[in-house]
Amino acid sequence: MVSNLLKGVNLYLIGMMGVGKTTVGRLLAQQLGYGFLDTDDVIVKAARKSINEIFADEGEAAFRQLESDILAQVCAYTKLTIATGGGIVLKQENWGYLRHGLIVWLDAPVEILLRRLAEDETRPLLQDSHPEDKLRSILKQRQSLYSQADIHITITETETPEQIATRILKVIPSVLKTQDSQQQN
Ligand SMILES: Nc1ncnc2c1ncn2[C@@H]1O[C@H](COP(=O)(O)OP(=O)(O)OP(=O)(O)O)[C@@H](O)[C@H]1O
Ligand SMILES: O=C(O)C1=C[C@@H](O)[C@@H](O)[C@H](O)C1
Ligand SMILES: [Mg+2]
Repeated sequence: MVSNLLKGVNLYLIGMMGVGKTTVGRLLAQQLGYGFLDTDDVIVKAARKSINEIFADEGEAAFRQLESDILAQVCAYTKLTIATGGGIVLKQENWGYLRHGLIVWLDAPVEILLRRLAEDETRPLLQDSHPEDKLRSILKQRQSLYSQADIHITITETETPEQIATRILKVIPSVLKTQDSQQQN
């Protein structure tokens, strides 16, 4: 069983907004018998404001600080699947926290992200007159950061969240094996 191999190591899901980190993360947690946390949700609950309101009232930098504070606290716990906000990769200090666990990059073409987020007004960075251009420029800026993940999963249009979760669980053993052998060298 994958959960035996993981020995409580946390799973962190990273990737662009709309790719499915929250949706797939919840399923992974269920399948592993792990707890589930979403850094965006934790921030919204703690601040008692929506992400749009935090960005508008306090600015993106304040939001990013809250995100780092949460990540710092979360990595003290084990047996968690953590869906992160799309911009978690931007701060160098966050990588120190993410590296406590196994990092999974959920990747999808911009066309899929756009379709999923078309009606959604909860992502402040996408409240733009050219959301497609905005998504492309954000992805360009972050691609090399996301690619530092331990596992890279590129999803297709028709794949269900359950199928994506199953695919991630299948790859985990091979990644753990590589990490073990690196530690022995
Ligand atoms: N495999 C999938 N197939 C179809 N729709 C999906 C899939 N995964 C997620 N969705 C839908 O896409 C939207 C975005 O998903 P989700 O909120 O999980 O993304 P996210 O990566 O957590 O985004 P954010 O970074 O903004 O928090 C939701 O409406 C969700 O229901
Ligand atoms: O990609 C991003 O920068 C963001 C993604 C969301 O998860 C939220 O964290 C917020 O809307 C910012
Ligand atoms: Mg999310």
